[in-house]
Amino acid sequence: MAVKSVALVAHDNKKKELVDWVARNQTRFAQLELFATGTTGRLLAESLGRDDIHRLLSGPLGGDQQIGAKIAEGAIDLLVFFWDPLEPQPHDPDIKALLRIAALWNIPVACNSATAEFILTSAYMTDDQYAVPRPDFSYYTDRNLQP
Ligand SMILES: O=C(CO)COP(=O)(O)O
Repeated sequence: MAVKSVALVAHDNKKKELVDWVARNQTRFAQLELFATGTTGRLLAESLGRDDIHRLLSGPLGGDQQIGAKIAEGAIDLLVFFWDPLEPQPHDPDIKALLRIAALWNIPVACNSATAEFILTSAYMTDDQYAVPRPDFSYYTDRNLQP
């Protein structure tokens, strides 16, 4: 069975909202492999009592880029990223890069709990046969360039 992998990330003012939402949906999340940036992951682990969350570095310390790299490698099926629309972040370029790489690789992205709810309850989430179509970038990688 192909277990789906979800990356969970939240800015400080949105962490409670994310943790509460995940806790409310614990039964669904029990079937999923979880990745998270450092602090979000710590709070989730404490709240859910789960010791199997793949915790990366804290977002501003490179964690957003690590999640982005996992998306590029095909290791993430869904990104839930509650970013804060009311507060500037010191690592804004990393945030943009993460959202860009998710768009590039056709990964579903939820930036608020309403969208996250729609995606989490989608039949695709429990369909072992379904995987998000991975774009073919051969037109780009094989482009004809003269050295
Ligand atoms: O800053 C973040 C996302 O941009 C989240 O990082 P933390 O989960 O480590 O707070």
